[in-house]
Amino acid sequence: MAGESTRAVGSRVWTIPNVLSMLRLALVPVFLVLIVVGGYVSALVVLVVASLSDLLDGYLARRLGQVTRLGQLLDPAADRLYIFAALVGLAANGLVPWWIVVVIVARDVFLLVLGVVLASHGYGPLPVHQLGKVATFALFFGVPVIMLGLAFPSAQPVTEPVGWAVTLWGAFLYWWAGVIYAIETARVIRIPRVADDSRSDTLGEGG
Ligand SMILES: O=P(O)(O)OC[C@H](O)CO
Repeated sequence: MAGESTRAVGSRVWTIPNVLSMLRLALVPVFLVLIVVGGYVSALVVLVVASLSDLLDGYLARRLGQVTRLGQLLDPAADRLYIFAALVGLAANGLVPWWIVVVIVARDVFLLVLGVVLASHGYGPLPVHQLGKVATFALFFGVPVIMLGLAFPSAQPVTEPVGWAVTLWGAFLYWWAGVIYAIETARVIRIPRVADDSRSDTLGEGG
């Protein structure tokens, strides 16, 4: 729903799309528990339902003119939480290494810090970069493909290499987008180039 930032955005809370987003968020703990207990087929069903509700609430928000600020926050938050939950659940079962969970969560903590820096200078969040969208999409595709192999072991020869390749590529792009956000944050708040300025001052005085 990032592209909606240019549309008229409302401040209502209890709209149909927002209720759908809240229900999607409420399903995150169910999704996590299902993974932890090894119910990968059921977890994938929850994920498919959540993804369909994501498409539906985006459509309804546009169709009913119910694009809201809350919706713009809830949607990406839900996407992130499903990715975190899948990775945490799989790591808890020893099926993915914990470092990949740390890499993904650390990137979002990094973005949170950038958000605080921007807010402290009076700026709102940066617009979503295309690379961030591609990275989230890759993670949202790669991690469920790994789960697909766990749900249907006969598919593993295909799902394991494909799922891992896409997940690792997604994690790389996720951080690459993070670096772009950091550069953009520095540009926005116009960090003074202290080293260069003081150097030219010193040279000036010396000459
Ligand atoms: O969608 P992401 O993960 O690239 O994050 C976007 C940032 O929150 C933009 O402010």
